[in-house]
Amino acid sequence: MYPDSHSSSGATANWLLSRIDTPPVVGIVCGSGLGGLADTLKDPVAFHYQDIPNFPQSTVQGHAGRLVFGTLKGKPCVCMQGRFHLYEGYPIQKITLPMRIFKLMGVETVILTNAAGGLNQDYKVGDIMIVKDHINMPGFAGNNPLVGPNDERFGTRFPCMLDAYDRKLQQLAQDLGAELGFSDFIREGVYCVLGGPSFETIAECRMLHRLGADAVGMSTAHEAIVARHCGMRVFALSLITNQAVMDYHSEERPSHEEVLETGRQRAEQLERLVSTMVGRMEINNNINV
Ligand SMILES: O=P(O)(O)O[C@@H]1C[C@H](O)[C@@H](CO)O1
Ligand code: HPA
Repeated sequence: MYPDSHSSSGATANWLLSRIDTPPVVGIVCGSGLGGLADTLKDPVAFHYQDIPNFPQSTVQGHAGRLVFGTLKGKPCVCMQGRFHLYEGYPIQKITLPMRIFKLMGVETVILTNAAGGLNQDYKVGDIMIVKDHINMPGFAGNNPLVGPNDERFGTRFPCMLDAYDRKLQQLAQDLGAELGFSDFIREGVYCVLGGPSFETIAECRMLHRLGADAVGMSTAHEAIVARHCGMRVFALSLITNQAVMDYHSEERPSHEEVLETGRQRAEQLERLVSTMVGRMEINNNINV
């Protein structure tokens, strides 16, 4: 029932490593409409997901389905231009397999980006939220990517998630956001993942808000759990692409088109923030601050 993740991710990591010159130390995942980040890599070497052994395929508009290697501010990086979601029908272990492939290729730090609906009433469309914590709703029902036999080669059976999102990297993002003049639209908050693909009802948005979530989406937390399980450092950003609707009189309707359009409008700043951060990270898990 559970495929041997170590052998499939190991085979894929080796396949990729034999085709690139420098192993990556930073792994980046591009959220919906944020794939332009991958185009900022220098000296890119790209693989289509369909050509990579054991890799799932991207099925969502705004997720190109390419794995791009290259350098960002001189650091060797790998960038997923397109991620996988529960609602695409993949088992949760398959969705997160790329995290283990990252680990086996030598990645130390993972940067996850996503598009999300804003639950916090102070948030505006276009805000960039530094993820300080998550609420893993599918996990409450037993849909956690670590369900199944634990492979000790990756990590412990019961990993701690109290420091899922690296606090030093959160501070670095705040500092660099201020340096870049982005303070007006940089926020910090809690991301809640749901299974999707339907957007939330008004009652659901109200409930999530009361539970302490600032933004709601359909990804990221699963990847963060698997990345932390195998000891990688995690940093995540949510682009608030739409307001979660909490009022029965509201005429607003979320749509994937709106999500992609907000991505287009804010992509340049988000890319600058990520590339500046990568430039300021040490590859041995220290930060130049
Ligand atoms: O991959 P992310 O989490 O950025 O994608 C979000 C959630 C859905 O896949 C989609 C909804 O518009 O965007
Ligand atoms: O409002 C949303 N809900 C869930 N996922 C999302 N991804 C972008 N916007 C949203």
